Amino acid sequence: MSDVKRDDEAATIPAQSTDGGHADGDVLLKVTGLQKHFPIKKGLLQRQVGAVHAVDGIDFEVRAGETLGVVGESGCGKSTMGRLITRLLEPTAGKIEFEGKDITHLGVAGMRPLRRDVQMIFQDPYSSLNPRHTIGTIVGAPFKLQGVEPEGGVKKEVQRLLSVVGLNPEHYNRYPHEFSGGQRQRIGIARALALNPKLVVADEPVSALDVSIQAQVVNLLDDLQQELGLTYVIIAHDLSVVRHVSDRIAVMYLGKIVELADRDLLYKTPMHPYTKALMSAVPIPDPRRKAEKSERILLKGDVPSPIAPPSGCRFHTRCWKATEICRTTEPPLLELRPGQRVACHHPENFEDQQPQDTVLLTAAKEAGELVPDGVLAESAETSAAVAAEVAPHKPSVATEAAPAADTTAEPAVDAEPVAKADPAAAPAPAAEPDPAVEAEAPAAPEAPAQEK
Ligand SMILES: Nc1ncnc2c1ncn2[C@@H]1O[C@H](COP(=O)(O)OP(=O)(O)OP(=O)(O)O)[C@@H](O)[C@H]1O
Repeated sequence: MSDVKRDDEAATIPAQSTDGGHADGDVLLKVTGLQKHFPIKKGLLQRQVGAVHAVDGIDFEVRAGETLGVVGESGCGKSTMGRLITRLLEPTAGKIEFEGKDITHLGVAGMRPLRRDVQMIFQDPYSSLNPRHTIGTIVGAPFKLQGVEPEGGVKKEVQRLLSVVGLNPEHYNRYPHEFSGGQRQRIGIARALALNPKLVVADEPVSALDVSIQAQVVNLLDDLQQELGLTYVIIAHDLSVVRHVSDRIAVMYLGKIVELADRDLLYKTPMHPYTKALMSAVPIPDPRRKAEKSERILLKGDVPSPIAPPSGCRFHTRCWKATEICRTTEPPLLELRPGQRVACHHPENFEDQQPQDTVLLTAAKEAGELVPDGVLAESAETSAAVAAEVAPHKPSVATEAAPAADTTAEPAVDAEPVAKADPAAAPAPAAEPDPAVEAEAPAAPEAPAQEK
């Protein structure tokens, strides 16, 4: 259905390329091992003394017709990722494929046709519109830049676009300052739609807007997607903005994707502790349901510096489940459940991936103090339940895991055995202990010696 509409649109803009039509679900964009390191230079000779690891090896796909939400705290590399996939920035490493074509290092000329197909909507509708240009000039600029003459002329097409985004076409000659924030963002959207793009990357499209206006703009994006068959990557710093419009959500932390899952799976059973923490911060608007999930997980400290990211799992310095392996070994992004990929040794709502590694790091113990008891108990319970469910199918884990902990575990630099008994931990099967369960159980005698 969306393709039919796209063809109609192409008829309006004859110079629009008509090749490369997509069925919903086809992979439109594929990103592999994408990296962007910004060099840090010092001194007269401007020698490179380090690098900001803004995006540090990410893999994902965007399918035609879907909305991929990208969330994470400020500074985790979301905007850099958005600018890389729209090729506004040159990647340090990795590969970007659009419609199966490698566009990673295309030059200006090579990118020209792609500029029509991939558009970006920016965060700040105040600074992204030139105050000296009329709305007509701003929205019509892409036609000029691409040398496209729409059927009926630029003015007519711009007026059509203004009405598509809910603005009065008669305001063609007005200037940006005559519009409110929400209206300016609509102007930015009209400009992005001018060349009938296939992929729209929206970087925090509503975060500069009044809360009452945010929903209107999000709904507009949603409606336009239905009508025009657009594919979106929507970047936001919290889950509430992307919740209703995304089909899948990627959660980023310090330049990495830590979880990538279908929206419903992510909300029902988040697997990465960071996702769980982000979700606990999303307000629940229904007062009748408020009691259900009022336990907010506070994260310990700030996001570490992307100049020297922590070793192993980057979240280990703030995670209440972190054990020695989290400090030393980076967990790969694995599809643990169909439609849900996670990079975690000790995932929530799933069988522990490293059950032999049970000694919590000191940092984890401190982080655990900020996590409500109810959340810890729930975490122990669900992980134990999943472990019990899968245990009969995986007997080898039980027999191999236990000795491994005894013989191979080096005394952790900052590891300490944990105590504090909790009834929720009791039913956990010994074969596959969850670190959270262990955290609440008396310390195992084989636990490595604690280093002070
Ligand atoms: N041009 C640049 N030069 C050097 N460092 C940069 C540059 N652009 C971004 N960074 C750094 O890269 C890291 C990621 O920045 P980015 O803007 O992509 O994060 P973000 O998740 O979008 O955050 P925000 O929501 O605050 O925009 C940050 O530490 C930032 O300071």
